[in-house]
Amino acid sequence: MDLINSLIAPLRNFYQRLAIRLAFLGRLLLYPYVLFLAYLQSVHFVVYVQAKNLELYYRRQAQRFTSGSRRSTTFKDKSQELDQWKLDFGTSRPIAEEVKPLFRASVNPRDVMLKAWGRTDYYYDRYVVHTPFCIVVRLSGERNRYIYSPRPGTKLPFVLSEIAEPDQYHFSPQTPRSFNLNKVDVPKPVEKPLVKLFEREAIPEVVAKPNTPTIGRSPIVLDADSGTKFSSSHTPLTGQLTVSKTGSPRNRRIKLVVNKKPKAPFIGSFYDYEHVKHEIINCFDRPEIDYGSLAPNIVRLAWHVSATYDQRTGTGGSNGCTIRFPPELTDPGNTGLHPAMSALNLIQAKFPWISYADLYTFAGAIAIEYLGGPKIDWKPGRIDCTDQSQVPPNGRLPLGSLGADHIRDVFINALGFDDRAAVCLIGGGHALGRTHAKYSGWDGKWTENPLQFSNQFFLELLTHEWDECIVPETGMKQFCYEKKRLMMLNTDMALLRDPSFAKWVKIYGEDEKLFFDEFSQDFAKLLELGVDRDSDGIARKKF
Ligand code: HEM
Repeated sequence: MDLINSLIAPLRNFYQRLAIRLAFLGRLLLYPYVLFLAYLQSVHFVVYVQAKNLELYYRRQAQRFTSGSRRSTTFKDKSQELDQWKLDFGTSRPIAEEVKPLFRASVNPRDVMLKAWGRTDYYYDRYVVHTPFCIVVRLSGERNRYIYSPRPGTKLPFVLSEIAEPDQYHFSPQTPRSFNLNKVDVPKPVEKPLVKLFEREAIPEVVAKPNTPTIGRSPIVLDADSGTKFSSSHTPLTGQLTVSKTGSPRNRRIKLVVNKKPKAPFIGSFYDYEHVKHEIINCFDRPEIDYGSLAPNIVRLAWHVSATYDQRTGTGGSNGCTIRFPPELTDPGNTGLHPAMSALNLIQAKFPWISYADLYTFAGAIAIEYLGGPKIDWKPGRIDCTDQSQVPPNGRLPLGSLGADHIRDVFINALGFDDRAAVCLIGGGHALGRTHAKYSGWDGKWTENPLQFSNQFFLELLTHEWDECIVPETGMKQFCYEKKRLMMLNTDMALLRDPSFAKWVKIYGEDEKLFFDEFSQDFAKLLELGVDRDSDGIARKKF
């Protein structure tokens, strides 16, 4: 045994010495790993960016789109203060380029490394800068000096005292944010009263050549795609020029202080609305929809958006556009409005500066005109509510199966119209489009040409014998004139049965011009229900 041990011992000693000598190799492998772990656990710089920058960015995007300008927006923020740490992340970079890759999933190891090393994560109200510098901070014993904490009141890395409560700037691009004109940061009044803004004559005509946008001081730019003219957000700069009187003429200083552009609520000019109008008209033609046009459905949407008004409580109406929220949308009276809503929602996504309330009512006014009706004097300025707390109770919309008393209850007691206006509005609306068994349970059209606004509804009502009939699919009762395959609701027939209503049915049947004039005023008034305007024309109802 001793012999064996004495033979093995030198060998064992040799291997032990070798192992001790080579141990540094293992450590060499270990060091980068330990460093990497230290980096991963290192503290982050958290810089709260004024979320207003992001908001401004979205607004500028909208403005850029509508004004046709292709200037890139730059992103300036508090990261300038990183300069004191001699770190250069750049302080003025195009934000879109910056943000896009950060939200993309890493697809390869290189991407992963790039993201892990010195990356910047953007959140809606802040961004977090992960830097190798953190290790240095940590190793130099200054750990926990800059601690990431989203809690308000925690000491932040840099002096960002003007942001008292980071949460107050929370901004979520997922939920469409209404442009809330009653916010304190929106000064009033706007430059011009809206009424003035819409006077076409007031805007100077500038002839611009196709594809060469007018630049410089012109208030008009040309959209290269559509050839439409829009107003640019042109505001002359104001400021102060001071020339110091001291020193030799060579060294004299000239100082130009340019006043910042005054903040003004973003509301489209006449030409911006012309652009929206253009898009609305483009969405009307739909071969898959009844009679190939969405326009009647849009007229009905504009009417339903406004018809929830109740003058006794001052609630409901077009301001706020509560129809977007499920409690109102699922009101049985609102079935079948989704084609109009989805088409208009796409337009709203293109022009985020316009409120849904304005868009839906504007589209209704345009549809009437487009279908051959009178011009409707529509005014912008409605604001959207941001949640469903303002949704009026269901059941305010009229029911087609009831009679004259019900019509008066809705049109006179709630909406504030009179007998004449009720007849005028119902007859004008029901000259267009049709009822659908799959939506309301009634079936058929009121007039022979449902894409032509006219006084035809009154003529049909007056000249035919209307028989009661049943819709086979739904068992619903309606009135039919089989020869022309026309229909009437019970409420429509009530206009003939009630003497006070019937008087106006006859007058409008005989005088189409009078009907057009009065419909134009009544429909404009309908779209204004629930809209309390200030002297500058903007609705400032508190939501
Ligand atoms: C007593 C008042 C009213 C009642 C009971 C009533 C009822 C109805 C009903 C049941 C439909 C069919 C919905 C469907 O199945 O798709 C309809 C369609 C329509 N209504 Fe009325 N309505 C009234 C007043 C008005 C007013 C004042 C207007 C506009 C000024 C209007 C415009 C329209 C239009 C344009 C359609 C056709 C929609 C389409 O083709 O998709 N209605 N209405």
